[in-house]
This record gives sequence, structure tokens and C-alpha cells, in this order.
Amino acid sequence: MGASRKTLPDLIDRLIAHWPDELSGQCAFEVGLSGGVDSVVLLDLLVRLRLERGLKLSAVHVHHGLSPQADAWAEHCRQLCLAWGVPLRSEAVKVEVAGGESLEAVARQHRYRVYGESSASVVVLAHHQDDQAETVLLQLLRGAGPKGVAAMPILRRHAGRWLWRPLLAIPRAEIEAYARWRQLVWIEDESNVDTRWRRNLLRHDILPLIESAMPYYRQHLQRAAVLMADASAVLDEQAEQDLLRCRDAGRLLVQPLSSLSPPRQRNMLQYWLEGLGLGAAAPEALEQFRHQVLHAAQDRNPELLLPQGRIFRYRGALWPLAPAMAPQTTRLAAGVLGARVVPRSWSGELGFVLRSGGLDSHCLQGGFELRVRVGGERLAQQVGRKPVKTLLQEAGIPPALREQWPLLFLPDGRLVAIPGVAVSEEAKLRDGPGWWPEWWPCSLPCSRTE
Ligand SMILES: Nc1ncnc2c1ncn2[C@@H]1O[C@H](COP(=O)(O)OP(=O)(O)OP(=O)(O)O)[C@@H](O)[C@H]1O
Repeated sequence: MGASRKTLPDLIDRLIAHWPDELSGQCAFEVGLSGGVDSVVLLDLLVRLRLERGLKLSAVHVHHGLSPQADAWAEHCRQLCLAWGVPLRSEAVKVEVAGGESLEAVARQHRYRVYGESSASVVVLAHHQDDQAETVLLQLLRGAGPKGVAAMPILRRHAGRWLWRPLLAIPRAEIEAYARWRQLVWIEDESNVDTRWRRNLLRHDILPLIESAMPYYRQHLQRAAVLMADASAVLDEQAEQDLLRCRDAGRLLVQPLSSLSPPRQRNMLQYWLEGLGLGAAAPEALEQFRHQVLHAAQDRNPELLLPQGRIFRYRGALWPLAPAMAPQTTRLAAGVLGARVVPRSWSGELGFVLRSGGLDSHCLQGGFELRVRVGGERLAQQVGRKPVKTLLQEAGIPPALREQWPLLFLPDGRLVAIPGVAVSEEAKLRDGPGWWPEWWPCSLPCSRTE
């Protein structure tokens, strides 16, 4: 095509003009470098800006080992980075598929994990406007809701760093023209022409037809994505507010849920599920469950099976249940008071809130232990010592969760609390608020801290 600098608007100006304010103080940037034209262009642009912007630039290549060309890509990235003086992190990953996941999805999970291990504060990816348009359409064709159709944001947080896609408003054709103008060298991905993949089918057979009638379809789909991102954010805010009314520690109360309109019930349930980390439910299955939760007879315990666990109704509340984890006795230091921790080997999260009837902080000073019930334990109450089993039953804890419910012991072997259920009369603070231990069964894997 032979575009010259005069006829080709320099992408670098666009990059500078749209540099996000959020990144103004950041200097360590790591480019996700596949070796394909998009990420080679992105790296070239940032190399050109390196001095002017004072960037500490590096790149990361994830070696999936899936394609016959995988070694060639890795080598190409190595040579390119050597020539441009860019430190390269090359990470080999083993892509193994289990239980219905696609190879691409697992490879992507590995990539994002590797991005999350970057020492840079900003990871930069080369998705462009055509990628975005394809993603929006694919999400619609899969029957996605606002969150899916919102597709990729230009900037978002990922594992404590920024994930930035500065080329998202640039069409593929402009990126390729730039690459030719700069005489860059890249590797073509042979799988990009295989129209057995839905994305490629869209790219090669369907979108050219759409373009002939609607040349601005990319911008319009990008606009739709931005509108959907707003809609999705508003729905999340609504769900947060509704959860405040319905959530009771780790469970969801059916009574306040039933007072919401059906769309708000669905929205809040979906949002709650996303936060639990048990995997997503198909909207049809969730709707059926919602209906059963509201209408099934009191002696029934309707449940919703999820990829990594289940949700069930028990005595007027919805409970999440992750697969049993064989909890082990776990020592925790007093430093966790006021924080939330996910103890290793326990599928749940422990937290402490200050409230009347809570534990005296003095008795927790030397730390404490979480232990699983072995049977016969008793907790001091106003009148005598009550069996732990009875207290769990009275608190409405479902049988399946009682076996995994933690008991809080002091190092000297005294039982002082059943988190979320009761504290010992002997360890209670009498004058003023003390530490009330709370237990949220089921937890987000990302918040695992102990
Ligand atoms: N092997 C890789 N190593 C490092 N970064 C990569 C690799 N593959 C892709 N990337 C980064 O991700 C960008 C998008 O690549 P690609 O379109 O292949 O990914 P995708 O799977 O379609 O998108 P997503 O990452 O959103 O799932 C690339 O331009 C590059 O910045």
C-alpha cells in the first residue's frame, strides 16, 4: 500500500492525545507481546515515546506451546526486544483443558494470570477497534447481557495493576498501514484464517458484508459497548443497594428478596453469584431457581447447581456451598481483628466487627485457632453450657454447612465463639462493644489471604 508519513496520521499523536489521566503518574509499562502485528505496533509506539514520557518499558510474551509456530513467535519477540532494548519476560504455560472449557479460554486465563504477576504497574494490550466490534457481536450472538456486550474497557484494574488497551479506538487497517509504513516485522497467526472459529467467520465472511452497507459499524458497535458498560455499572450499583437489604453475613434472606421486582431479584441474584466465585448460572436456570425459592413449600430445599458449587434455600435464607475442603486447625494472630481473612483449607471468610456482645480483645491478644467440630463441644451461655450442635441448629445453619463451620478456640484450648452464631459468656466484653466474629461460608478465591 506504501502509505507515506504525509498521508498517514501518526498513531503516536492519538496515543498521546488519549493518554488516560489515571496513568499520568505511572512509569512502569509492560506490553503483552504476542509477536503479531498489533502488539508489535503497540511496542513500537511505546518505544518511540519511551524517552519523551520517561517510560520504564518492558514486554511479556506468554508461550502457550499450542501452535506449531509457538517457538518462532517466542524467538521473534526475543529478537525484537533485544533490538529495541526492551527487557522481555518470557513465560511458558501449560494449557490443559478440563470439563467443557475451550483451549482458547484456558490459554487466556493463563495470559491474564501472567499479566497479573507483572512487576509493572500498567500492562498494555493491543486489542483494537475491530477486536472490540467482533467481541460485541459475538457476545450478542451468545445471548449475553449488558456486562458481556460492554466488551472490553480501555482501562481497568487487574490484580492490583492497570490493564490498558490504548488501540481500542483504532481500526485494524490503520494499525497494519502503520506497521508497513514503519517497516515493522511481525508473525502472521495462521489460525486467524481458519473460518471454523466463530470469530474468524465473522471477520472474514460476515463483517465485510456489513461494512459494505454500514461503513461506520465499528464506531457504532464501540458506542454500543460504552453505553452497555454504563448500563451494567448502574445495574451493579442497584444490586449493591438491594444486597444491603437482603444479605445477612454469608446468606441471602428470602423475605426482603421477595419484596423486590422480579428484574431486580434476577439482577441481584446474578450479582451475588458473580461475587461468590462458584461460576456462572445460565439465566434460564437462575430464573427457575428464583421461582422455586419464592414458591416452593417450606419443607423443600430448592437448589441451583453451579460449576464450582451450589446455592440452596434453607429456612428462609439462600446459602452458598463450595465443595467440602477438609478444613484443618488453623492458627491466626490477633492482627486479623478488624480485617477479613480466608483461612487456608477453609471454604469461607472470617471477619470481626465491633458490636455489643462481642469478645473481649484481651482474651484474643495471644491469637486463636479455628477448628472444625468433632462432637461434644459446649459453649458457655447465660444459663449453663449449650452444645455447639444445638446452637448451630437454633441459628438456622444448614446441616451441610455445620460440618464445615469453624469454632474459635484460644491457645489454652477454651472454646470462645462460634463465628456468626454465638460467643462465650465467659469471654464477652460486658461494658461496650467487643469483637464479634462473623463467618461467610464460601469465598472468593482472589481474596484468599492466609
Ligand atoms: N502470547 C501472548 N503473550 C503476551 N501477550 C499476548 C499474547 N497473545 C496475545 N497477547 C496480547 O493480547 C492482545 C490480544 O490478543 P488476542 O486478540 O489474540 O487475544 P484474545 O484472546 O482474542 O483477547 P483477550 O485477551 O481479550 O481474550 C494482543 O494484542 C497482545 O497484546
